Amino acid sequence: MKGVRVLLRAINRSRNFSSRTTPSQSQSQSQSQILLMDSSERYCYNPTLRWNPQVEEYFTNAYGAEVFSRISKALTRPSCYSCIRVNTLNTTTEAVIEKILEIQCEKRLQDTVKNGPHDIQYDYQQDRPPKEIIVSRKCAEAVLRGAQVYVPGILACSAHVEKGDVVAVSVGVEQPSRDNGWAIGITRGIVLQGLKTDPQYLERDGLYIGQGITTMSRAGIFRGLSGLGVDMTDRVFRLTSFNDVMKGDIFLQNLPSIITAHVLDPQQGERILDMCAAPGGKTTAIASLMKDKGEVIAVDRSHNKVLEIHNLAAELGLTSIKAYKLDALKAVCENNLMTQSCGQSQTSQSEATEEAESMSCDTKDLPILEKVNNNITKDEGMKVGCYKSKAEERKERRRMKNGPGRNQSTGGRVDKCEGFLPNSFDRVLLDAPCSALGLRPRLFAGEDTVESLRRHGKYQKRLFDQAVQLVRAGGVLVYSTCTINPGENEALVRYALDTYKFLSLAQQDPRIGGPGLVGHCELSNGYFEEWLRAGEEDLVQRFDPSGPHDTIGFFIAKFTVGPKD
Ligand SMILES: C[S@@+](CC[C@H](N)C(=O)[O-])C[C@H]1O[C@@H](n2cnc3c(N)ncnc32)[C@H](O)[C@@H]1O
Repeated sequence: MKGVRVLLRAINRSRNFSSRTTPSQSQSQSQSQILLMDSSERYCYNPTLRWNPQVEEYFTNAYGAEVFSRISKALTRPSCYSCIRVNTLNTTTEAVIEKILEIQCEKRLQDTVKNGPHDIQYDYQQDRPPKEIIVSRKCAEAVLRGAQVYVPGILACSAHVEKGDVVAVSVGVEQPSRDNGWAIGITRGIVLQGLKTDPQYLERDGLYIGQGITTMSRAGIFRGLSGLGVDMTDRVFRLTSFNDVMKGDIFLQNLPSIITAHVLDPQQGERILDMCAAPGGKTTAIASLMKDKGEVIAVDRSHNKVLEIHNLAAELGLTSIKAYKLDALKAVCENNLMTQSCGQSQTSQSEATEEAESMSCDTKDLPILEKVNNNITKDEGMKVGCYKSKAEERKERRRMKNGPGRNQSTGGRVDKCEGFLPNSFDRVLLDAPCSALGLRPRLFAGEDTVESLRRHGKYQKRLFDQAVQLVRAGGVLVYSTCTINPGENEALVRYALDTYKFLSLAQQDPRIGGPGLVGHCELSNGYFEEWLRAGEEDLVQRFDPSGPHDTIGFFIAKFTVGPKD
């Protein structure tokens, strides 16, 4: 009986291949059927997400083996739908729905609900596999989200590939190596030999992500450094592309991110801080909910990312957003006798290059030329106390005389900010940098170790310590991450409630996610981490990637701030 089912499955799957066998080839057919069965298994998208063993143990402990295995599987796939936030300041939801239906009709996209994984008609002929390319993991993750294959992402390719060839596209994912680490085992440019002779052939099991047409020959691919390499014609996940569609009217955003802005519940006229804001998805959602009336201050430590916030706010026509470059670890500007205040200066694109990726951009040593009375009202916030260093004044004069420098557009400047006075915001959002272990699709997770996960937790606590000082009593603080790691979620909430007695968890609206994790984790090496206590679990939202809403993994906690004394 079992054998019959296997055969049926093999026959059904074999329909997905353009096999040229005929009934008269009965002897060879039965052999190729067996071969097809093996091959079809291989071509079906079914990756296994690999984790660092200790991280796997920690998560299995937290979720139970079955749930964790479901989460792991879900992480390897993109969500089955695209979520769109409508810019209701520009248009209406009805108008957007009408336009989307039109686009679907034009593109004949009937299949938007079940978007994969689809079986693909790879150009397979009997025992001869199709011409192939292998792409890098990052490239594959982008392709699964709808991107094309660009030359730098191509790792390997069959021999004799010419421009215009149909190729099966698979991904090179790290495999366990002999030294207990991970290795891809593919050197860029190697020739794929195909079945049997290719040492990596079996490793591609379940890792085919679609089919496309090469835009250049094999030689061109490995000589070049940029450009489109393969134009994808069929993919295991067929997501509707909204590239340049209804620009300014819609914004593609994950459902939990949209919910985070609603949970913050910003009111018109309020002063809101988004502490780790780039590229500005939640900042702009907040400003829209406030009907663009009030003050939304968005900060990020990276110059280039602050520019992204500017661009997004401009695209959506939002004027209540002010974006600044600031290391949020130094977001609180102490209120001590005229020496400190909240001020602005500017950074240019060239300065930013070296600063962009540093963990900490120190602003405390900027020379203060103009000291101001620190008797600042909340509303005045950062408007007073602007000062510039002599060097900055010199640069400014030069710029006015010469215009923007080489490679420097007029839009390349961002304001720096030196922090904010305590209690100067009605609401603060800390959408913390995190391990991002909720983002999908993900094809490898082995690079995160328990130590690196703990480092994220420590960093988040330091950011939280700043955030909590900036919200006024009676205000609201929302903390969110896009990770499934309880050490960055429930453990942070525990820390917050135990450290700051004036904080309480608040009900969230809307509520779509599930409850948080109650209990603690104790590892054999003595590591101990406490999560939520009974009664707290329904006051946070935890989005499970394998849950019914098919979202990314995400976490939201909302705190109300009581009297601080
Ligand atoms: C999760 S992303 C924020 C996403 C954003 N909230 C959105 O919805 O579009 C985290 C951001 O934190 C920023 N970041 C990391 N450390 C920071 C720090 N010390 N100060 C300010 N921003 C920081 C990173 O540059 C990154 O843009």
